[in-house]
Amino acid sequence: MLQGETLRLLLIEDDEDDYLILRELLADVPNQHFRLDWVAHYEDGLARGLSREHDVLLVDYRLGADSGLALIGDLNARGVQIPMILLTGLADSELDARAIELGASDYLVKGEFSGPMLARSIRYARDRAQINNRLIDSEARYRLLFESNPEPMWVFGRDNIRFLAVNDATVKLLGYSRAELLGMSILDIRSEEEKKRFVELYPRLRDGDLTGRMGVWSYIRKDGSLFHAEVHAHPFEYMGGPAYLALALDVTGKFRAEAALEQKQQAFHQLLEDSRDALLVVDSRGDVHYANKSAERLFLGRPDCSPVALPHDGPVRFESRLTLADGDQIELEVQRSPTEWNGQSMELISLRDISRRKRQDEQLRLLKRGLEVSIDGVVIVDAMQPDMPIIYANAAFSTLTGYAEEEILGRNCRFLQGDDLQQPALNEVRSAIGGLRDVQVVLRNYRKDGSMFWNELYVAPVPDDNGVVTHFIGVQNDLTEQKTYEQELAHSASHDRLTGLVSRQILEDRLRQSGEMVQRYKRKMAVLFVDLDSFKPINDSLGHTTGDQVLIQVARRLESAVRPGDTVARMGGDEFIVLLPDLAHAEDVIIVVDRIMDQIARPFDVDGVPLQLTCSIGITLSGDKVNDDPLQLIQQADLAMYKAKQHGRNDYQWYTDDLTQRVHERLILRGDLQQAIELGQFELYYQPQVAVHNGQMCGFEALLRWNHPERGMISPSIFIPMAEATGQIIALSEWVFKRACRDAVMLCTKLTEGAAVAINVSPLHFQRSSFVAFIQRMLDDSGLDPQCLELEVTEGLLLNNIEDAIDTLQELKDKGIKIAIDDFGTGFSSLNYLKRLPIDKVKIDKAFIDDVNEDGRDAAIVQSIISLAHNLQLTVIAEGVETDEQLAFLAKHDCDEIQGYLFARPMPFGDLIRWISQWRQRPEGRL
Ligand SMILES: Nc1nc2c(ncn2[C@@H]2O[C@H](COP(=O)(O)O[C@H]3[C@@H](O)[C@H](n4cnc5c(=O)[nH]c(N)nc54)O[C@@H]3COP(=O)(O)O)[C@@H](O)[C@H]2O)c(=O)[nH]1
Repeated sequence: MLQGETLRLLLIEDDEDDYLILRELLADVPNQHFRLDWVAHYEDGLARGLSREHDVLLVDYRLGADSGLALIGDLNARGVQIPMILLTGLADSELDARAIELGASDYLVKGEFSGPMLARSIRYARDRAQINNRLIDSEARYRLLFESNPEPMWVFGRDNIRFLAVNDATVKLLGYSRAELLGMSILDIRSEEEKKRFVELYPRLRDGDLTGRMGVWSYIRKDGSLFHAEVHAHPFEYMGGPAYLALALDVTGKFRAEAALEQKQQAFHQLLEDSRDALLVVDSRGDVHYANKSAERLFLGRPDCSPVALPHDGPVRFESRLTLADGDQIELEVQRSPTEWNGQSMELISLRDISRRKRQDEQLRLLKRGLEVSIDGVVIVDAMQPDMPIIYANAAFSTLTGYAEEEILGRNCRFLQGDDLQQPALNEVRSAIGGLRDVQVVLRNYRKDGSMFWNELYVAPVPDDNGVVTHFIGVQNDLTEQKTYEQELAHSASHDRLTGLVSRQILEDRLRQSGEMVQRYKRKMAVLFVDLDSFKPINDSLGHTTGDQVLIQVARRLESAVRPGDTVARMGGDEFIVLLPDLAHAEDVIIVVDRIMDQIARPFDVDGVPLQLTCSIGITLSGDKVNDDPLQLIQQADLAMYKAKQHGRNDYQWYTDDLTQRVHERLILRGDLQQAIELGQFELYYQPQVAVHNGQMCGFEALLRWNHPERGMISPSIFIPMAEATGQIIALSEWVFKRACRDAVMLCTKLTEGAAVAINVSPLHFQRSSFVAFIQRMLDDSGLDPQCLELEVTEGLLLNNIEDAIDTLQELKDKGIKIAIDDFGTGFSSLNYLKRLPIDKVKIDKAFIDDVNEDGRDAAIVQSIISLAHNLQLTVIAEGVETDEQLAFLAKHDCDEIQGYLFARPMPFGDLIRWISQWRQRPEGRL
């Protein structure tokens, strides 16, 4: 009781005396103040008690009919916690106990207590009530704090670690009911690992050693899920026994966040460590606070070589060059970025070694340049994208195709083939691309302007480091020129260059094929040998260009005269073959022959010059028999053609078997000729030439003779053309010159002055560049005076290459050698050239002499030749003079010299010597 405090007392007593006594007793208590109110009845006591206006209630045991004990019980039951002291008349321990049980604070026996005793009991009751009330208040508050705490709290026995109390938050968190939890141990909500952890901690727990924060623990809910809580535990006494109060703060989210953060940090650290870039954390003074493995490697042996050496300001990204400890220089890409490191602002410097990339860039630059200037078209397609679009095309590709780069990129290469997609080479390309292989093909491609070109294409896959083909590269080449050239080559191999007609080789193939068809289908096949009459004079007189034009026109006319399945070929010169492979009847061939002769007979017009031609045709038929050798058919037709020529030209003749015989003979003869050269079966005959004005021998012509061991003497008109065609003429010609020069040395000096040996010159021999040297050697070897040598050349020989021929003749003439034009008048003698030719003599062909007395035209020609030659200061000789009439005509028209059977036939050298001596004995001046 506080100093000066007045306690308010209510006495519930039905006896007023007792009231007065009590009042007196209290009044006498020193230093203490009481205000005593009094009510006599139960109800009043109850009402005043419920009003709670008093500090202590003094309740008499007997309240009339009512009991003070009942009133105490009633007030207690109604929650009145005012201390109540029971006053009774008699000491009764049972009553005492009963009063305490019903809530009385004390029990006093009237008459046995003094004022101070009463005051002490009142004060004690009041204090105890206050303490109780405070305790009750406190307990209630703590219970409320425990029960309604939003954080999970539980109480567990220190010795048995079983749950003793759990709050709602714990029930909610763990998912177990309160009753379930109160039957469980705190180990039951832990994982095995956490149980072990707890067991390790337990000795300290059991000793009551632990208090405060226990760290973060993991718990398992009833549904098996895990949560993490930061646990605080405090030992205390609960229900009379040692216990711990645990408070669990759910940190699952935080724990996860922290774990994630830690994971992140670890990952980040790993990233830094594993980075191929060198990473450094540097403070503002340049001190390195962190260097990852790459940085350590980079600066190995040079710990001082920190980024101090690198600029700290300026651009955040730049390239730099660094010299390493071993002296090597590397190219670096440096990037600076601000960072926080251990709470300090620093800089993260990343150094990337770009030396390789730089080298690759350089390489790439060179390669790119190489591609740009390549003359081959190059495209690169992306194999990873649908339809493999072109992602690169060089300038050559644009030039090749005519497409600009922007028209190419993004397209599949097939646009180059247009509609021409059925090319076998395309399948090869597709198959190679599918099989990721190289391929080289030649394709028909089309430029932007639609023109076709032959594209030699090389395609190669481009794999990446893992071997995955990411691209294909195509290199293209325009082969058009080459192809055209090849086609031209193939065409020229199989076709005549001049006329475009098929070649002899193709003709032979067709002959063979047709031969088989003829036999199988019982048809007839004809081969025509067409030879132009008098073409040589056209060629010789109007030149080769005109001759070529004529041949081209003839070719077209022949083609127009036959059917599409027939073949026209050129054999060379003015000779053509017509193959009619499918004739129903042998007579049908005549229809074609007539058509051909009509076509050739039509006037030709070559550059405004009208020309008239005819042709001779030899015909051979193949019917039942198959000719193994197609050449045989050609030879048969050839023979028949000669027969047509002999029949006066402009004619056709059928081949007959006797012609075959002649072909056969010619072939044998060719072989014999070779042997004759080797065996020396030749002989040289000489025919004298006589001057008309005095009858003296003025020269002699060397004429070759072949004395065949079986066939006797063979005419040079047979074997000379053959030898000319085979080249055997060179050996023969050389032999003739050698022999004739040797004989002439012996004879010339014995003849009149100016007499010479006339030797026929082979065109083939004359065209040799060594011809002049050869003649010189003959003169040197024989010692023959050049004045005693006369060369007889034909007009054909001269016109082959007139300028060279003139030069050669001039060289010969400069040596003193005489030149005579043989067979003069048979060719288209060009007067223009005649005046330029360094010649001495013209020899009128026998053909004009034969009928010179009968045919006025021949006579006119002979007279004209003599007159022309004389005007050009040339000597004229007539050959083939056989009659006195011919001699008389020639003499009358001033022909200078005569050669012919009239005087002498060609004869061996010995006979000539004898003939000369006889000739000299004739009467003076007589011919
Ligand atoms: N390149 C060479 N050609 C030569 C050589 N030897 C001869 N030939 C040429 O062969 C052709 C034929 O010559 P051949 O049979 O000897 O005939 C010559 C004379 O025999 C013949 N002739 C002369 N007079 C008469 C005659 O009165 N009647 C007649 N029926 N024939 C006669 O004429 C030929 C002369 O020819 P040519 O050279 O034109 O003066 C012939 O073309 C020879 O050229 C040789 O060694 N090399």
